[in-house]
Amino acid sequence: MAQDLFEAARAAMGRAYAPYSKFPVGAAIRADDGKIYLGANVENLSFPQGWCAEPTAIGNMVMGGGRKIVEIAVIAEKLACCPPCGGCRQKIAEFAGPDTRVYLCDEVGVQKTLTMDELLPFSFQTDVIG
Ligand SMILES: O=c1ccn([C@H]2C[C@H](O)[C@@H](CO)O2)c(=O)[nH]1
Ligand SMILES: [Zn+2]
Repeated sequence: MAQDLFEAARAAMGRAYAPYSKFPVGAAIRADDGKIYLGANVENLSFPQGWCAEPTAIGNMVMGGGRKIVEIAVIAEKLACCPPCGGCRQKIAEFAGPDTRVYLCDEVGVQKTLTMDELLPFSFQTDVIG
């Protein structure tokens, strides 16, 4: 059910630390352990040191014991639909499969649903590392 994930992402957005961009973003991951993990963007006075909502949620997932993203919802206060940035797409892909669902939300609900393969086609993959 995407509705609970949307509501979790909206709540996470409320905890964003975005005093510089004033662009709060929230993310919520449903992981393979059935739990929901939250994230928000965390900015810094030294601007490049801030980070996006998605890696906050990924870090919380990993530390909470989740290892796979089943679905993820992203919401930004000031955008009807906030597609994850390029770096975040790669970070999500690390823990996703091609069919992982990505929900782009506004304050009312899910506005667009994509698969990971649609969000990051022709992604970096190799079997010579690891
Ligand atoms: O995928 C994205 C793109 C941007 N932001 C944040 C970073 C910054 O704090 C603010 C403006 O770029 O939005 C995210 O959280 N996720
Ligand atoms: Zn990002």
